[in-house]
Amino acid sequence: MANIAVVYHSGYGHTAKQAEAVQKGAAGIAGSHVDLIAIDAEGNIAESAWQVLDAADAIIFGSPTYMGNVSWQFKKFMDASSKAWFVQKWKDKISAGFTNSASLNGDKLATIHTLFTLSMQHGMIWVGTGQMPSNTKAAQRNDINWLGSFSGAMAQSPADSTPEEGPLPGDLETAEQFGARVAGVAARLRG
Ligand SMILES: Cc1cc2nc3c(=O)[nH]c(=O)nc-3n(C[C@H](O)[C@H](O)[C@H](O)COP(=O)(O)O)c2cc1C
Repeated sequence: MANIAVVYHSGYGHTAKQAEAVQKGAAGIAGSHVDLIAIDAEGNIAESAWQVLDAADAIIFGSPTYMGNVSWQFKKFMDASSKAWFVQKWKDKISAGFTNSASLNGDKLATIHTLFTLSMQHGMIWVGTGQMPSNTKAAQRNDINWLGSFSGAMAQSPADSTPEEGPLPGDLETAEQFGARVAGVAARLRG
């Protein structure tokens, strides 16, 4: 059985929907156990949640994109993870990342790069989306990977959308398939 942890911050509930979709996809892989860990408004997680992360085979990081990068709450979590870094507790775990923001681009890639760098600092093994982009003339907005990201899952929540309206349905489906991919890789590596 592969233990997957999805740890994320969401200021207003949109990225939480994406995180739930990632969890759903990962949980759909036979033998997966998935924990969803929300970083709170003060940038903290419970001590028991740190133990869940330490025990996980794969950690999937998620943050909204704020001012072209992770939220300050997620950065606080990153800095707090230095405790695990000192003893390389997360070394050789699978890692992956996702982000959600209002604009189509909105500098989401900078957020994914931050999540990737965090994962590299921990000596983890990064898994991208493995999803082909939907970018032909026939492409539809709710196609899988319409935002065209290979590095990590991306979603768009229009600026005036409630969490029920955004992220858009195709981006949630993209997140779900991404979660399944990461869990599948974790299961294969665990053997
Ligand atoms: C402080 C702040 C900064 C933001 N910066 C960006 C940005 O750089 N790019 C973007 O596309 N959207 C930006 N947004 C919009 C959010 O990414 C968007 O509303 C997102 O859905 C919020 O996710 P959440 O509900 O999980 O917090 C910003 C929102 C806030 C509050």
